[in-house]
Amino acid sequence: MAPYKIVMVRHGESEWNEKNLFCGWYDANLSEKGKQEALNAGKALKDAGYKFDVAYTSVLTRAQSTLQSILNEIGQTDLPVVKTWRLNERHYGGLTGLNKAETAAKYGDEQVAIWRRSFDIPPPPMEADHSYYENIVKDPRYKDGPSPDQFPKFESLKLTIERTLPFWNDTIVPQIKAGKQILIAAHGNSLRGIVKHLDELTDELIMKLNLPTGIPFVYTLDENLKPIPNGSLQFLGDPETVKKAMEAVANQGKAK
Ligand SMILES: O=C(O)[C@@H](COP(=O)(O)O)OP(=O)(O)O
Repeated sequence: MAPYKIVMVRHGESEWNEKNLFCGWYDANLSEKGKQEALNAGKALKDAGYKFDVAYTSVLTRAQSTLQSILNEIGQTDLPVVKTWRLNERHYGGLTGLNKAETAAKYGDEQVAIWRRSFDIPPPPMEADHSYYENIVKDPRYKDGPSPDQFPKFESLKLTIERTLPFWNDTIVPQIKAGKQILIAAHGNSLRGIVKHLDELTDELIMKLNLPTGIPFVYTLDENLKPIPNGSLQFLGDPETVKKAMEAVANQGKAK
């Protein structure tokens, strides 16, 4: 059955990406640009002839809306969709709702780079008096998990991987091995965790990866689910556009 192909996409630009706010588990909608990016992602997949057997996404609207636009474009609105908090964006803790450039102006570009991209240094916790605490903790979409003792107050990439990887291993891997065509619509950091795992990137190398919004990417995996040569992170987009979009994401955390 191998090589296996799996397609992933970070959601289109959200209204909080547009405003350059740390978003994490806040449920931002897609911006107008993000809606267009989602349509374009669907068109790119359609043009490349992709059809899927199952899709996985987070419980957050921006990822689900992106997925729905893609499914509309490729004519698969009836595709089984599995939604899980384990594919959510990393929880940005006390930074949630703060402007990234203003935070860099206050604490320095280096500190913000550590909060955004270090492997295991988490952002400060979201305490009960944080403006978005109740909005997130009491959201009914979490009634089936995470349990109150698992509910994060913050997440580093390491912690994000620790809750995403069990879902990857227990739910997605068996489907890949069964030969199912899989699409994952998720977030910058939950997807960086999967990329780190698949490519066995070091904690240092993963810091440099910034995933663009709304550009699907493909992994081609061998029978051991290791990427074949040139089978990693193949974007369905023009390389120069992808490069610029990645640089723009990296620069979001710099003081103006
Ligand atoms: O939480 C957020 O602000 C962004 C990622 O931010 P950075 O780690 O790139 O700052 O998440 P997404 O838009 O993928 O859901």
